[in-house]
Amino acid sequence: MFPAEAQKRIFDQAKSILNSSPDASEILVTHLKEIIRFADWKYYVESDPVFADEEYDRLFALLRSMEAAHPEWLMDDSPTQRVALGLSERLPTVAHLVPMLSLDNTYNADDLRDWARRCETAIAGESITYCVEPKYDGASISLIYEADRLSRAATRGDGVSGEEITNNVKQIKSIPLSAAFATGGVRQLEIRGEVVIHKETFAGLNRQRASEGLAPLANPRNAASGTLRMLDPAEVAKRKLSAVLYHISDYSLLGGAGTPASLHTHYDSLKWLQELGFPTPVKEMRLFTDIDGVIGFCADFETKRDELPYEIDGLVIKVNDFAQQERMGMTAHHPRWAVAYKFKARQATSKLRAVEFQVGRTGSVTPVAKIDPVNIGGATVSSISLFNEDVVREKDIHIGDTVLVERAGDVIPYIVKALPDLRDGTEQEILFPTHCPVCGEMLERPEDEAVWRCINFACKAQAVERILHYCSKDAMDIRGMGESNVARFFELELIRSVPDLYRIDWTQVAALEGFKDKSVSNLRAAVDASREQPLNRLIFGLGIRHVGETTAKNLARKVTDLRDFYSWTEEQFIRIEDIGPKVAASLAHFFASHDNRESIQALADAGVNMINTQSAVLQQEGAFSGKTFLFTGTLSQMKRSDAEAKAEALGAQILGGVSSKLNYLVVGADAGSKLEKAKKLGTVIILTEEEFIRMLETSANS
Ligand SMILES: NC(=O)c1ccc[n+]([C@@H]2O[C@H](COP(=O)([O-])OP(=O)(O)OC[C@H]3O[C@@H](n4cnc5c(N)ncnc54)[C@H](O)[C@@H]3O)[C@@H](O)[C@H]2O)c1
Ligand SMILES: [Zn+2]
Repeated sequence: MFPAEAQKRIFDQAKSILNSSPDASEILVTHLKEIIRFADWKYYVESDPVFADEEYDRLFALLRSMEAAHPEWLMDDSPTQRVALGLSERLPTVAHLVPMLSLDNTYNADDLRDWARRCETAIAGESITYCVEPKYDGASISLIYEADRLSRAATRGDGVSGEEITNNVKQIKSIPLSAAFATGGVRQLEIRGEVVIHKETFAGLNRQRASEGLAPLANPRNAASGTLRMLDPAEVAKRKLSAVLYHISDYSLLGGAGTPASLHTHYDSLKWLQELGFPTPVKEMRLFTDIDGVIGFCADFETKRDELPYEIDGLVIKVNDFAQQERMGMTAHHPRWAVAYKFKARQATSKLRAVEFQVGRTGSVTPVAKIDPVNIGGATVSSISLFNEDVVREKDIHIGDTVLVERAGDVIPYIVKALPDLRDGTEQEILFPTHCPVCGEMLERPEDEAVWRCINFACKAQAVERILHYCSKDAMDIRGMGESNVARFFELELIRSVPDLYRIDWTQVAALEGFKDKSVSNLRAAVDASREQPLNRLIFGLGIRHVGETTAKNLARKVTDLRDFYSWTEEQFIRIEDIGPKVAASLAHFFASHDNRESIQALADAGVNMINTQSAVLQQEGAFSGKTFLFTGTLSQMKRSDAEAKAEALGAQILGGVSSKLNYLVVGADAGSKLEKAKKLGTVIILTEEEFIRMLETSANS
């Protein structure tokens, strides 16, 4: 219907209108009508929107305001004069009993007050009760029940006629195929509602599509409307649709029956439907007699939006009384007795300008999309992670593409899809670097992984990220060691590695611009305090691949001293709860590395706690059972023989010399060759006297 060149031209025109404030003119009206027809076609017929809703709404509002100011430009073929362009040729068309309209939109408290004022004027003298319910973000349907049976289901279509989808709707388990309307005196009725796909189902659907190499669906709404219009009901059944019914639009009574009490107000009519077995919004609905109550409820509900299992894009406020609704009537586009309060937009389109590659703590190289800044839901988005090469390939994203960006609640923004129809041929493939963009090392991609990695441990990008991770709140919690300070200290070579944190030359820091005495002493105190952090935080802070906070806690419980892990095998690690082969391999690899052992020893030398102070191990009767000790040098707080006795009392065996059998070497002042030999061996845990005393104390306390 719209050839590729036309699509691109119309889209660019729309963007330029959105980015300027054009003067009213008849030619602009013509352009807007074409843009909206095109958008409607992509949205309703193709289920593949090219604009963000907020953009569409702005274009639509602009057209409406121009037609209002210049009635001579208003033609009856204008999209403002009907609901939508929603009919495909594949399905039979049926006429609705009552037109199925859209809703007028409001975006803030003022809009809502204006609408309430119009309601009050329309039914002057009477008080109004407002009913508020969720605005389900799905596809609208009309259901007709005759003699208690579902006889016909249709899409909204163009509002006057819809597509007949009875067999598809019968696949939706929550819609009753029959209901006892006759007991209420009703012979025939038409119910309106929304078909939705729950968020989890939707996510599953897109995972499935990705595995089949298909493009992801943009959102649950388009997925729902596309599914309803599939030609094979068996396929529909697989998509697990849900429904909510929110309006009785028409009914006729059995001979002799009077209008039942439940059909005087919107709220009561839905309660009746609920009792008859229909899914309705009754549980979420609230009644208000003043618009301020409505406004407060709307603001509150928006914050809870993400707690629902399905998507809503706002709330709908309806005049509760059916007689009042009747008196207010409707326009060609929407009823006057209802209005939508739309939540802040979560999607926007933008242009992908470039892709940068960022190197993380573990050397993983992440593509990051740089887009023209767009405002989504109150925040400006200009940088978006593309995760990895596979995601880029799956979504077929190119530099220069127009992309649909989503930012929902606390979720980090992501690119839903590219819009390939809008390409003009200048787009370029995203090329993945073969070498680390920071240190130049050749990148590697392990077979079973989706990411490329720089395996150069000395890579600057990784070093900075490792230090940041070590200092982070959930690790060693060194306040003040954030991104800017760490990057700055790194540049100045004040810190090049994690152990350097404990060797910072503070006089040099104090001389730096922007550092006051107070900030230096705070920072220094934070670094000093981190020495006492419990072992699980240290383990997490080391940034071992695949080791998160929980795994770190499980690990910390298993040893007396961090360095006990030097002798552990993969098999031993696997025996710990929640640790699988992948994590075990990573752990064994980490602790076997000479570089890592050196770093750990440097931390221990700097006085960082290596001891498990909450140990189940230490709580056993002989906390040192099975462990071998050797003391060397001069101890300052106890005699060597006392120290040996204390260790033995806890089950330790004292060895005569340094060998591979030795677990702990406790080092006093002026230690000599034993210390050298132990260091060379690399398997011996070297303890200071203080550390040894701490070990004794924790085992005595338990
Ligand atoms: N992105 C695009 O290119 C594009 C194109 C066309 C339309 N749109 C979007 O669609 C909107 C217009 O579509 P629309 O006509 O479906 O209007 P709408 O989505 O703004 O609101 C009307 C619809 O809300 C639904 N609804 C959900 N819960 C309801 C409830 N409790 N009570 C009553 N109705 C309820 C009904 O299906 C009703 O038809 C636009 O405002 C725009 O956001 C976007
Ligand atoms: Zn690198």
